[in-house]
Amino acid sequence: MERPGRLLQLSELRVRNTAYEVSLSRSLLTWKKRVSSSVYHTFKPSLCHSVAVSEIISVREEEENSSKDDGSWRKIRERQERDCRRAFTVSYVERGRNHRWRCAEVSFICPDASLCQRWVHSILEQLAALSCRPKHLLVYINPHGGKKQGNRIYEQKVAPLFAQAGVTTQVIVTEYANHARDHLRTDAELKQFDGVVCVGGDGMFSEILHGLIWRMQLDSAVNPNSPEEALQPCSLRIGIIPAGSTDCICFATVGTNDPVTSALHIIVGDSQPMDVCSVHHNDSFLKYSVSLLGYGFFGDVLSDSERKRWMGPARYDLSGLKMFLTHHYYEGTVSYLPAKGIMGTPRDSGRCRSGCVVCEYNGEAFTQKGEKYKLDESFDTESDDEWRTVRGKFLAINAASMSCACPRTPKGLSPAAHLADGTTDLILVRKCSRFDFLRHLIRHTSKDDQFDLAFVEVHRVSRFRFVPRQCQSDSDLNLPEAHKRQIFGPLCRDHPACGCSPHYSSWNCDGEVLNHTAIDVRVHCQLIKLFARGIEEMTVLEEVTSPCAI
Ligand SMILES: CCCCCCCCCCCCC/C=C/[C@@H](O)[C@H](COP(=O)(O)O)NC(=O)CCCCC
Ligand SMILES: Nc1ncnc2c1ncn2[C@@H]1O[C@H](COP(=O)(O)OP(=O)(O)O)[C@@H](O)[C@H]1O
Ligand SMILES: [Ca+2]
Repeated sequence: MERPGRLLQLSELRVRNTAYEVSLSRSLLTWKKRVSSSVYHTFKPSLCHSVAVSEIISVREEEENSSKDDGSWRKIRERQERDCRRAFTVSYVERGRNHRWRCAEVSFICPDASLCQRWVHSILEQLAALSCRPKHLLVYINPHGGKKQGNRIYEQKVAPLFAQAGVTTQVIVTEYANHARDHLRTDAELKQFDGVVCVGGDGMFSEILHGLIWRMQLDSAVNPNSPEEALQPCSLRIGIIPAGSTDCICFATVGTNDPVTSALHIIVGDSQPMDVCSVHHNDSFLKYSVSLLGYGFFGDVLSDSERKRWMGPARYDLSGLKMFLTHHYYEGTVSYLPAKGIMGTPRDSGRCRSGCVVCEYNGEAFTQKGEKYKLDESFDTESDDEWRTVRGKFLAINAASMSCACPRTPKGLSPAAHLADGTTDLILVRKCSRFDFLRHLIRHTSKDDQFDLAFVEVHRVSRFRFVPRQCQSDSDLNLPEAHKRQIFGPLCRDHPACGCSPHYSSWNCDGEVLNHTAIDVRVHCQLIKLFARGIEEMTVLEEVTSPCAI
């Protein structure tokens, strides 16, 4: 816990009917119960509370609460005394279970009004000095995401907190798919905002991501269609209020899918850098991805579930079961460039957590590489012998640029993946029996290692490509055309007229279906920032929450 430093205020104030010694430094607001000194320093740490100034939401001056006045002399005298006193209330972040944050309050009663005003003024001054906090936000709400609760969640749980913290907003409720993306690309006057907030699921986040990255590249004269371009990082942070079906990006960066927790991370101005994969097909841009790029099982689950949108989040369970039973595998060639000179492997026991040293180390290494790239153009041109190739039949090809933790798999698809290390974990699940695939899937929900199976391999990579096997020329087609060939063309050679695996799956790109199967994927280290701080370690939680150590 941070040392208090020079005191800006120190007074004896009351919390309810108890006297406390209250102090304010640049980093901490502390209140300690007044008890006899012999007892005070030895035990009862619960008598001392402390809140980081960076986690104070607001402070307001108010009349001291009082019981009803019955007109008696004693009550009149009490009221006269009370008129001279004033209270101020501090709202701050309180940590609950499972990474949840709540807004707690404490009211301090001051002996006179001028002391109260000095306290309020000092705290406001410290809050104003926190330059990372957003003042004006652009908010997009998808009213149709998840259980269609986006509007209600924002109005009831988020807007009151923003108002309390003095954060002003421009709110746009989207009217059609890609409304937010297109507004950000061309119309939004971004200079006036300190961040963009999306209320919805991973698909809605994807819209904001695409709008912001595209706008940034155009403003900086970078060609987003070239897979070789070093993209310009986005300056505006993105906040996610979870109101979708999976909400994996929120869960993996905050540790929980809770709108109040996310709103508080936005208010305190957290910042979490994040890698972004660009996905190209034949040198033309398709999409960006920050979480899962999945071909085979997860691609099929997504395409099937799109037809069941009316079911809400339960569509994934039904499509998941259906695709598990269907047991399709797909043939193709995966080539990848192993990430070099980095810390960490996909089989590490360590996890990406708040203030992750792996992300810091690798992020710096990539920044230096970026600078070198400018000086020496040959630095980034990968020679052919660095590429590795795997051909085969796959049930699933997954690239997890972060853990992809979500309520379905709290440890994630790749539990040791990092949010901001410039790499993605390429997971290849080869054709195996249904029983073995079930073992692999179930391990996502238990302590067992889902990679410790003979038919699964995982590589930490900075770039990869996939080409489906069937008729190489098909891979140049877009999916609808390829599907047509599949339906009307001859059935595959290896499996004559048995109704077995189709030639093509589709890619699930952060919950959006890609319409090409042959893709070229490159990781861009720390291209965007979220209003988040990564998942906090439990030990940090214990230290930061009051009571404080004396
Ligand atoms: C028998 C036990 C099986 C347990 C399987 C556990 C594996 C689940 C992995 C889930 C990974 C999720 C990665 C995130 C994907 C989302 O981006 C995407 C869209 O989300 P949203 O826009 O909020 O709807 N969700 C999915 O693709 C759903 C995958 C569900 C798979 C069953
Ligand atoms: N007003 C709207 N009407 C219809 N679709 C929308 C609207 N706004 C956003 N979308 C689209 O809805 C899809 C799903 O949104 P998302 O918020 O991710 O919910 P879910 O998690 O349930 O999939 C996204 O592809 C997004 O582009
Ligand atoms: Ca990563």
